[in-house]
Amino acid sequence: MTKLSVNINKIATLRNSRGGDVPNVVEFAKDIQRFGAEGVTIHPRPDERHIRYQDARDLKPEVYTEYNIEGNPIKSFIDLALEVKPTQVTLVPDAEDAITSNAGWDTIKHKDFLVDVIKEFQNNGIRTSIFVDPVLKQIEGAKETGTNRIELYTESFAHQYGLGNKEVVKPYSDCAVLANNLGLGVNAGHDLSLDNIEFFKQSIPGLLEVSIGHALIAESLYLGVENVIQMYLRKLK
Ligand SMILES: CC(=O)[C@@H](O)[C@H](O)COP(=O)(O)O
Ligand SMILES: NCC(=O)COP(=O)(O)O
Repeated sequence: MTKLSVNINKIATLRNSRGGDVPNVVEFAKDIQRFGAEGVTIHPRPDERHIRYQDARDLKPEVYTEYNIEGNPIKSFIDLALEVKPTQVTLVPDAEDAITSNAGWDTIKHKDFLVDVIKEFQNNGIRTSIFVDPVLKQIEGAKETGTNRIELYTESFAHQYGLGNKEVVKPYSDCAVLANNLGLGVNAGHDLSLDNIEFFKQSIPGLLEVSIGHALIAESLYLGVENVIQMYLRKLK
């Protein structure tokens, strides 16, 4: 069984665009859990352009499913995660100016750093996952860091699958097999969508969790817009 964790960054983006509190991210998190989401993911960035550090605190009492906080483990992020104590922290090596996450960790080069950070989270009862490209030696490196899980970075899968290239899933399934054998849990995320999720899930043994945001929110707009227009029309009669 693969858990669906919904990334609500885009809800905060929409809220921030008007400076008020619509839509309210905490209410949205409560609703998606009521609708069946099995986790809530946020990815606060240092510039707080979508999720703010205060959102992470405000969400804590309302997330009764899995609470996953993603981010680059700079000091302010580590302090926040240790304060909020989510179920899981996913470490992502984001550059400050990146529009979105665009690479996994070099788990070999950054081994010592990752070992220390991971130990600190685990000592505080927080499960860890590290964002990695689908490269076997990076999975072996991940094992050496002591992390509980990896998150496979699925951007290239999503892009190539969209072009009709199903073979692109092979490195992901090979990495999942290796991770399973090494005792690492396997998560995945980035650009997963209604178009590609079924094939991806079927191809990846032991897929524990997917975190999905951008496409899921866009799909929700498309699939909900007809209903909302009809509701406006009824009120305007
Ligand atoms: C880690 C990852 O894959 C990202 O998808 C991320 O969590 C989304 O971040 P943005 O919403 O800032 O693009
Ligand atoms: N970890 C990936 C995530 O949370 C969502 O990524 P995306 O669906 O917004 O690309």
